[in-house]
Amino acid sequence: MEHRSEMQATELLKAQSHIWNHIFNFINSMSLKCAIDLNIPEAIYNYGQPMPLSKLIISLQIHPSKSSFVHRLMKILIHSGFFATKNVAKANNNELEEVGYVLTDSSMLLLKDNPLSVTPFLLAMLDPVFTKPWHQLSMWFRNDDATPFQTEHGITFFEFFGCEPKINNLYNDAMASDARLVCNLLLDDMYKGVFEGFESLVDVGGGTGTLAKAIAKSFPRLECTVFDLPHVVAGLELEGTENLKYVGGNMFDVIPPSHAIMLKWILHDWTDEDCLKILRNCKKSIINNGGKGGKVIIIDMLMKDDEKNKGVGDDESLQTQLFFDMLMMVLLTGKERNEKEWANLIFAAGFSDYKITPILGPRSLIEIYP
Ligand SMILES: C[S@@+](CC[C@H](N)C(=O)[O-])C[C@H]1O[C@@H](n2cnc3c(N)ncnc32)[C@H](O)[C@@H]1O
Ligand SMILES: O=c1cc(-c2ccc(O)cc2)oc2c(O)c(O)ccc12
Repeated sequence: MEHRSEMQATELLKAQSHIWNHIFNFINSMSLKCAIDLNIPEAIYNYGQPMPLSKLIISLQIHPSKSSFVHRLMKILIHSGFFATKNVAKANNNELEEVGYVLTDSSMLLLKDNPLSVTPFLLAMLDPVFTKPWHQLSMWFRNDDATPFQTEHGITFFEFFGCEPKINNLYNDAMASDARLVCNLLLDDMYKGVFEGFESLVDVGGGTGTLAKAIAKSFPRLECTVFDLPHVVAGLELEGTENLKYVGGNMFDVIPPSHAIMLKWILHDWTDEDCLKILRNCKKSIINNGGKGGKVIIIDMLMKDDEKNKGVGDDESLQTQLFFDMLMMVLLTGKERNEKEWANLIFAAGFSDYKITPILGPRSLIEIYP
């Protein structure tokens, strides 16, 4: 092992800075949470033009003794890409300019009224219910609990939601916002073909039905079913329409028969053994589409291959995938899979072929055929 004598001063300082950066990574999340709690994105959005610091302080109702600290918070949030500054002409004197804050694409996606808002996820993930299991990670490596979440809370992730309606609603709202974003891209003319030629579709683990509702609206002749745990769909029956219904049940028992089956953000929650049970149940439930054969439509991450990952530590999308892989390990029993792992699962479950279309950022559309 190399010690100080062999390490160049520059390498030593670089290593120290690298460690500091990782120790303090949580400051990025917590500063962002503070901005959300204070409603900074809304204040800047509602101002309608670059917002000077003085106006931001008034709008946020900051205590006078804390006014001078707001720009420190804004400095780190500008550095992490959530806000930017722009010069603005002063109202009374066009000659002079002052600086005002503006939103970026990322903070637009944090506005609470944006139907695609990621804020519910941020609030859920930084709630102690979700952060405490991370403190159990090393303990979990040495015990026989299924997940650090269980080490902390004593029950599984989905059982927890059944007992905690408030967290259940926060989580379902967060999932619905992601489903809205995915609908936006998937129901574009370019990809609509994915749903064409079928009489029925069941969205397994479809949550409160955001995706199925949008598909049912775009394809009025397609019979759509949202299938999820009974406590998730309880009371939603009334939201059904002529071609949309809600069914409560357990995908490990039986899945309602259908020509097409949707699995969005389901399989990454589960072990290979559980995924095989789900996929085999899908295969049993697929109605032979008048000889044309049905299909399962999976929306999930496709991990970049380990070999290709070498030396690309600064690739943000790879880091996002690695974060999700850890999230699945800490909260659930699942993982993110590369193409080889997907292919192994698909063929082991008895499907004959698959097609991957990488259209959703770090996630892909994976169509699999019986
Ligand atoms: C990660 S969420 C995905 C929700 C939705 N598909 C989406 O992407 O917005 C997983 C969903 O699976 C549901 N789920 C978990 N266990 C299930 C089971 N045994 N049977 C049916 N649904 C289940 C959860 O209630 C939750 O709605
Ligand atoms: O518990 C989660 C959280 C997420 C999540 C968090 C933050 C985001 O910006 C997006 C998503 O996603 C999950 C998920 O996909 C899943 O299958 C189970 C749990 C969670």
